Amino acid sequence: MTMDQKNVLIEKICTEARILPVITIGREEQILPLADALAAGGLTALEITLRSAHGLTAIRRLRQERPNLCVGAGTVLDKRMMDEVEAAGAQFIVSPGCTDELLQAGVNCSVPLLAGISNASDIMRGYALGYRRFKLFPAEVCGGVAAIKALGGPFADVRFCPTGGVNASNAAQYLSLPNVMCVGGTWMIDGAALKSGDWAAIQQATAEALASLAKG
Ligand SMILES: O=C(O)C(=O)C[C@H](O)[C@H](O)COP(=O)(O)O
Repeated sequence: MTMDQKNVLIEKICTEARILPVITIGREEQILPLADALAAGGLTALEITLRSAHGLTAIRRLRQERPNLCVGAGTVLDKRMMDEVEAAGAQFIVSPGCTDELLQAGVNCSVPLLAGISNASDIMRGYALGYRRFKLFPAEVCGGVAAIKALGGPFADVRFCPTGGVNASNAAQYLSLPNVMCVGGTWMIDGAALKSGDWAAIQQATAEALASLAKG
């Protein structure tokens, strides 16, 4: 896949999803019910982080057992992790930041890398390699909506997935920007509901998150 094709594909995944939930699996038995609750709430793509030891297992199992979901990998920090998630079947890869090693590995990878950036210089290093879609992280700390508006000046053909500090009160504002393709975050996955396995609550919070965007 060329970089142009990868830019188109990650754009499609993100615009269809509108919200990219960032998921860290604490126990293997959470994998399927959590994914099912998010999907029932209306989400189409999931970012499974490698923050826990269950990340790779979750990617493998969801690819096999939930083929209708688009399964991505998150917290991919280097080429070794990229190789692992690619082998596990990840359909896209997300990183919190970028290194030259990771950006180059993303060019050679068979699936798109949504590379994390936090400033214009990061964008320029990715841009030179053909990247046009990025995750802004941590979005609220990096200047939030104002930063994305400002970056739209020099980088008119770049679009973003802001993540980090996005929640019910600011998601619609981000999504109203023309250079935002989706927002990422964890706010619809309440920690207590996750711990107690209250999947209905997570489904409802997800549906509400999407409905509030429709209104905004
Ligand atoms: O693990 C990674 O690779 C990350 O980039 C971090 C996540 O994107 C944020 O933890 C989501 O942030 P919140 O929605 O504010 O909880």
